[in-house]
Amino acid sequence: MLHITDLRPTTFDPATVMPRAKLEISDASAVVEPIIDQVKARGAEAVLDFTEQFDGVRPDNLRVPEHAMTQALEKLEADVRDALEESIARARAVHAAQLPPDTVVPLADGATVENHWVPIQRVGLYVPGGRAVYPSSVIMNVVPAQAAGVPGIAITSPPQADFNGLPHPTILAACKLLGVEEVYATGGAQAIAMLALGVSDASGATVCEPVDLITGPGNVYVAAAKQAFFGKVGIDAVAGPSEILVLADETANPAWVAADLISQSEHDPLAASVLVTTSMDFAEAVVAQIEQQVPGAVLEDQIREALTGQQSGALVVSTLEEAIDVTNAIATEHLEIQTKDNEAVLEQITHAGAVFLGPYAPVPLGDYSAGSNHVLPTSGTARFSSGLNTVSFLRLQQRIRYDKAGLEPLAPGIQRLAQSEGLHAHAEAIRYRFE
Ligand SMILES: NC(=O)c1ccc[n+]([C@@H]2O[C@H](COP(=O)([O-])OP(=O)(O)OC[C@H]3O[C@@H](n4cnc5c(N)ncnc54)[C@H](O)[C@@H]3O)[C@@H](O)[C@H]2O)c1
Ligand SMILES: N[C@H](CO)Cc1c[nH]c[nH+]1
Ligand SMILES: [Zn+2]
Repeated sequence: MLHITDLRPTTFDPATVMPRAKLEISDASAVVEPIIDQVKARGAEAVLDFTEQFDGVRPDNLRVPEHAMTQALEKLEADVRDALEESIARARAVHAAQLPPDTVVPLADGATVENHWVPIQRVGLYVPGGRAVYPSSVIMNVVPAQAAGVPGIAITSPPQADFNGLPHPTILAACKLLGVEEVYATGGAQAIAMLALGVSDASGATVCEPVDLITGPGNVYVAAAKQAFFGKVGIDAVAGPSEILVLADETANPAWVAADLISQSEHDPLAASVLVTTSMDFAEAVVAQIEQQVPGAVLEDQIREALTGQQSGALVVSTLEEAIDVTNAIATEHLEIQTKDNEAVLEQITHAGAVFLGPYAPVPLGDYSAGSNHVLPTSGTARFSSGLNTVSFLRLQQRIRYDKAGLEPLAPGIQRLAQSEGLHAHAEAIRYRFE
C-alpha cells in the first residue's frame, strides 16, 4: 500500500520528487471567515453555537470549572499519571536549558546595549481533540511557556460528547498536573477566534480575555484561523498534518521502520510517511511489513488513506548522497536516521524539524517522553522555522544605555548618515545635544 518509486536509473530533481498533500487552507479560510465574524459580533454565544454545530455537544460553560480538573486528576489511572509526570520532568529539563541569558554588551565608555528577554504576557495554547485527543500536546505547549516565565496561560481543546461537553479528562488532568487553571472547552476556528479576540457572554461579563500569542497544532480550520489572526496576535506556525521521513539503509530493521511509518499515518488521512533508502530489497521488505502490520490496526482506514496518498511513499535512490539531498529537499517534520553511520549522515542534514537517531529513537519517543518538543515545523517549513521551544514564548527587548561620553564620538557620523538618507530631523536630534 506504500508505493515504491525507483529513482536509481533516472536523474531527478530532489525538490519535486515527493509532492505534499494538498492542504486546502484557502477553502478552509472561506469556512473560517464567517465563524470569526460571528465570534466578533456575538462573543461567547457564537463560540458555543459553533461548538455545538461542529463537535456535537454544547458545553454548560466555555470555561472548564476547577472541580472538573481536580476530579479528572483524582480519577486518572496511576500508570498514566506516572508517564505524564516523567514526560513533564524530561520536557522541563530540556526546555529550561533553552532559556537564553540576558547579556550586557559594553561598546565604549558610557555605551552599552543589553539584550533582555521578556516573556510574552498572555498566551493561548491550542490542544487538538477532533480525530484523537492529545494530552501530550498540553505538555508540549505548556512546558516551554512556563520555562519562559509566561504569567498568563489559557488552554483550549474541543469538548467531548462522551464527557459531558468537557475536554477529554486526561487533557484536564495534564493541565492540573502542570498547574494551568484557565482551560476552555472549545476547538476549531471558534476557539482560535475566542483566544485572539477575547469574548464576553450575553450579559457582557468577560469569559475569556484576548491573548498575545497563539500556539499549538490543529487541523486545517485551526490553521486557517491562526493565519487569519496573524498580525493581531503572534502565532507559532500554520501547521499541516504530521510527517515522518525515515532515511535507512539495509542495516535497519524493516519491521521497526514499517511500524514507525505507520505510527505517524494514524494522525490524519493527509499525514505523510516517507521512506528514503539506497536498497530496493530493504524498501520491499518495509512495504511487506506494512502490508502485514496495517490490517486490524485500530485506525486502519485512516492509516490506509494516509499511506496511499501522494504525500507518502518509498523512494529508492542510488547513493547515500542522493538520499541526503532528497531528505533535505523534503524538509520533513520528523526525520529518523537508521544507517550504518548515523552521525556521519546527521552532519549533512540541513532541513528537518527534529532528528531521531538510531533504532531506539523512534518518533513516538519524541511524541511523548524524550524531553524534546513534538510541535514541529511541517509542510517544508523546517527550511526556515523551528519547533516550539522556550524562545517561542519570549521577546527580545534591547535596552540602549549611552551617556554623553558614549554618544559624543558617534555624533558626527550619525548626522552624516541621517543627511545621506535625507532625514535631516534625525541629524538635528543629535546636533541639539552638542550645541
Ligand atoms: N504537530 C504536532 O505537534 C501535532 C500534534 C498533535 C496533532 N497534530 C495534528 O493536528 C491535527 C488535529 O486535527 P483534529 O481534527 O484531530 O483536531 P482539531 O482539534 O485540530 O480539530 C477539531 C475541531 O475542528 C473543527 N471542525 C471539524 N470539522 C469542521 C468543519 N467541517 N468546519 C469547521 N470546523 C470544523 C471543530 O470545531 C473541532 O472542534 C492533525 O492533523 C494532527 O496530525 C499535530
Ligand atoms: N506526532 C505528532 C506531531 O506531529 C505529535 C503526537 C502527539 N501524540 C502523538 N503524536
Ligand atoms: Zn505522533
